[in-house]
Amino acid sequence: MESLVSAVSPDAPESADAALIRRTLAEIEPVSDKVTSYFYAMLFVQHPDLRALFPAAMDTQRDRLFKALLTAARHIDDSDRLTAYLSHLGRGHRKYGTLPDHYPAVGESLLGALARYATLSWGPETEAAWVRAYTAISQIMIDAAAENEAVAPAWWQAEVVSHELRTPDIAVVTVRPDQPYPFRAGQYTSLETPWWPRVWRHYSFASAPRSDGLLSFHIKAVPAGWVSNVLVHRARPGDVLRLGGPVGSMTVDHTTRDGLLCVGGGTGIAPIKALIEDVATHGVRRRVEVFYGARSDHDLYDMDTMLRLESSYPWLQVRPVVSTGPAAGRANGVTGELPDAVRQYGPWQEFDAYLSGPPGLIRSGVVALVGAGVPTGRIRHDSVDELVPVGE
Ligand SMILES: NC(=O)C1=CN([C@@H]2O[C@H](COP(=O)(O)OP(=O)(O)OC[C@H]3O[C@@H](n4cnc5c(N)ncnc54)[C@H](O)[C@@H]3O)[C@@H](O)[C@H]2O)C=CC1
Repeated sequence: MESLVSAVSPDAPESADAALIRRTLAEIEPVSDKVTSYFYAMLFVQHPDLRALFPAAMDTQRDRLFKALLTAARHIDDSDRLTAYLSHLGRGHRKYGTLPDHYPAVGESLLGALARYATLSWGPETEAAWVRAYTAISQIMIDAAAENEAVAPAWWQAEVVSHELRTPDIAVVTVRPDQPYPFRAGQYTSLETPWWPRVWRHYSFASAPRSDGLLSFHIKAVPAGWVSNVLVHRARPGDVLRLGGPVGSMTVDHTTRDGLLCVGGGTGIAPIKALIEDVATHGVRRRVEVFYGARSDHDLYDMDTMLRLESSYPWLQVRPVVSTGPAAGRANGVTGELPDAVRQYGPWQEFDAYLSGPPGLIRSGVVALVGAGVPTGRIRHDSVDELVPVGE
């Protein structure tokens, strides 16, 4: 995972720069909205050419860049985790058209906004600490982008080749990328539609890599979700989307034969299906236990596929779990909440666990699995931070 949560060990001694940075962060925290607005206002007034790199309406992801910079600065002492996080961020910025020349402008606005609002802690020493931190942050991002440029395009164009409405608000969209798109089952990508330029959302691949090179996504139109609504209700074969590179570490460890416990809620079943296909192509028999959750039987939009996979593979067991009503009329269907059902069918100590679905499910799923004896190191899921806009 590329998240920086719990990056710093509480015992590590803090550097002088980190202490100064922490004071600034504490001071701006209560007024973070104002600092964010000031940062973007300064950036766009002084560098109007950079405005075109951001979406027309900034409200949904207005503070993502600024937040990422502050997050990185907060963890300036933890160089390994910081490098992993910032390299991911630097590579991810290629699809926005970010160039090395843009970084000084962002740094200037960051320092300007901090100086304006952190009046108590600001001074030459603090400023110097921030300059050093930002220089390190931007250099890691620039280097990672340059390295990635040698091996992958900044983005892929991908033509919609099929669009299947499974429920009134869930579609399975299949695209053909314009160049080979290497990825691993369980990963996700960012996707931009022609209707909302520069608005990118994350979606997991719904299949393992296929011989025809096509990629599928399960999209649910969520209220006020700009990208998800056009993908479900407007996109048609022939439309061309843009994709960023593949990311995520929710992939199968093929060095073991341990079983896989897969928990997928709603459209979170998409990467789980990819993981099952991955295990199948590897040809090693491993137990795969899937809990597929939805609010009601009607919402189990991919149950037919799951049943088909289950009847093809003797090592696979799929249990539908619905919050209300009977579960797909099946003997092993469960009515209740997904984390409770998983707990009920344990123990799971010998399994690698995979969680995919709404952020609330990931959080309660981790608690349930740890409670059921699964070591945290064996639980994989995508970064909850990145999931927030996934459904939009
Ligand atoms: N890689 C990943 O983790 C992926 C995540 N997603 C995310 O999955 C979500 C799918 O949305 P919907 O289909 O509308 O799901 P949903 O809201 O219908 O919920 C699906 C299942 O999760 C359970 N659930 C929801 N919130 C929960 C909570 N707080 N605690 C415990 N269980 C909870 C529900 O009871 C249901 O069984 C979206 O937020 C999307 O971003 C989608 C694809 C991949």
